[in-house]
Amino acid sequence: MAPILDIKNLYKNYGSVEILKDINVSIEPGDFLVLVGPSGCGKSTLLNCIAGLEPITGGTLSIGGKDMTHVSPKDRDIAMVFQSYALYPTMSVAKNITFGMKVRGVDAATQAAKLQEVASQLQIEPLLNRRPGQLSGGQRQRVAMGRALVRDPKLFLFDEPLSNLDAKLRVEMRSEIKKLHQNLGATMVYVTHDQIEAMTLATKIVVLKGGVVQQIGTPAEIYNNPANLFVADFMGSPAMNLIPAKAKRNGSGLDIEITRGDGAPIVLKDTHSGDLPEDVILGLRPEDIAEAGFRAGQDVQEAQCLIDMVEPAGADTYVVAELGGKQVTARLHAETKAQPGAMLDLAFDLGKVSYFAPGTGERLN
Ligand SMILES: Nc1ncnc2c1ncn2[C@@H]1O[C@H](COP(=O)(O)OP(=O)(O)OP(=O)(O)O)[C@@H](O)[C@H]1O
Repeated sequence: MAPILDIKNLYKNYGSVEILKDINVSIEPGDFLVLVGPSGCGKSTLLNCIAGLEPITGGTLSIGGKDMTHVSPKDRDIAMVFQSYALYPTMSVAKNITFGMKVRGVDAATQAAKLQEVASQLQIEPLLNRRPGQLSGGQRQRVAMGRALVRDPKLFLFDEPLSNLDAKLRVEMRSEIKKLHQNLGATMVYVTHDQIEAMTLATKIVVLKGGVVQQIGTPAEIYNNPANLFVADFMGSPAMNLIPAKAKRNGSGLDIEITRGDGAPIVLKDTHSGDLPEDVILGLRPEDIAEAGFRAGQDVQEAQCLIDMVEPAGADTYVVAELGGKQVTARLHAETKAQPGAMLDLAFDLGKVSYFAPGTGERLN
């Protein structure tokens, strides 16, 4: 299948400043691509380049198999939903949604039918005669989406569409967007700085930092096999534990030595990893460290740790222990008897381990 969006060697400069560097991304019909990264990493700029709102400095960009590198936004067969909603304040909701169709000369009956279909999909039928000023933030967001949906474009582009909503509404609208994507089978590109939004919505994630792609993959690939320390730290909450350790060959396996908070060494046996340099950063997610006895498997290794902090969080309890000079978080069951200041046997699942090079931050396994 031809990619719907194909970006090759894209560069974007503002004056002499390189904002995007050698971006290569392609997506298939029905994909939900999320561009995620910290503030200023260039994700909105990349979306604007896809939309044609910003010219690109180098490389090519095609949509639906056609080269769009120098094509104006209105001819790219895209629809964009902005963070600011960009609704016309003096027009009713219905007019806001149908305006684009009217400009394109779509006949009145088709306009009415499309309006009806989209209003029902988004459950905004009772609001059609109101003006944007008479709507809540979430309702305005729906109208902005309605305006994009009636276009039936090759590509939907979303620029942080939920960032003006309160936390509860964000979660609700997030699942609505997911449902919409599933029902429509549409292809979407979505910008967010919120890694949870990225994980929940995406079929494919691009993690950006400083205008450079750090990793492209499915949410599971990015979560389970982060390509470097930046991705490991940025994706996931609480973040992956990143523990300085020494890896030493011991027969067919590796001894992974970590210094405990009280200075005593603990040694975890890794039976499956290949050769590693001696100095490594060991990455384990909080859910891959359990209370001893609550995690089984051939790669599970237990070690006694001094617990510094216990944080009940309803369904789980997080405990924090100092390992390798870092505050390491483990996600335990809610009934744990862990006490701050007391020792506790923790079970480390080395089947889930990531190793990174301390210097470059690149993944080693
Ligand atoms: N018109 C412009 N002229 C010069 N520099 C710009 C311009 N627009 C954006 N930039 C710079 O480009 C970089 C990327 O900006 P961009 O808005 O794409 O980041 P972002 O990842 O979307 O961040 P945020 O999440 O804060 O919106 C920033 O350093 C920004 O200052």
